[in-house]
Amino acid sequence: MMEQPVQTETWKARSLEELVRILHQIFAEDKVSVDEVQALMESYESNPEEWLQYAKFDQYRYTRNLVDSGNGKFNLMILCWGEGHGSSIHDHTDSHCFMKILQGNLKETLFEWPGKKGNGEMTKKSERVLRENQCAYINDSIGLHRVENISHTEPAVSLHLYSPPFNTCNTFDQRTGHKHKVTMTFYSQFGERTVCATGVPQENN
Ligand SMILES: N[C@@H](CS(=O)O)C(=O)O
Ligand SMILES: [Fe+2]
Repeated sequence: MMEQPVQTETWKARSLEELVRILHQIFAEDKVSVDEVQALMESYESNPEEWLQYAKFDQYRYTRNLVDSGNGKFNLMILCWGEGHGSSIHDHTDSHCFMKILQGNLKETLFEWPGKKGNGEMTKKSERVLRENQCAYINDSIGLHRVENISHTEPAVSLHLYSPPFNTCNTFDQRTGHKHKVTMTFYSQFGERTVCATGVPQENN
């Protein structure tokens, strides 16, 4: 993937299905432009009818629901955030991460990587609120983040694309900077609830 645009085609995805189709086309090329993927994801106007089948909530924590495995090049998933649900501070395992809001608002707080020893409070870089249809981007060179649905009354739904796909990441303790490797799981795949053998998901403790 390239951080600079190769050729900036301006796509417009008129449905979730079309978005997936164009993503497959883009990722079939050797070089993929971050800007192009971000603009494409932003161009999709969220229509709940198209993604409701993937939006499975849990009472206690945010859920990760696989929508498409991108021919091995990317994972596209829908994350469902109940009121007050949030992730721990984490990295993205050297992958590119696109995050588009489908419903509600999510607060993203960016942190600096802790020093080697990880001793002491982590440094907050910035925070912002992402709103419906916005698409954010992060990778490990930008930093670490925590994502939260701070609303007490509205659930939130987001669409995430990770390339290349990964299933472990590091979470970080905000007070000490200590890191902890966790395995990430899917609550559902292609609309079907996953039978989870490993017990409690670790991604958002
Ligand atoms: N990267 C997180 C979601 S988020 O907080 O950006 C995950 O894939 O579970
Ligand atoms: Fe993340």
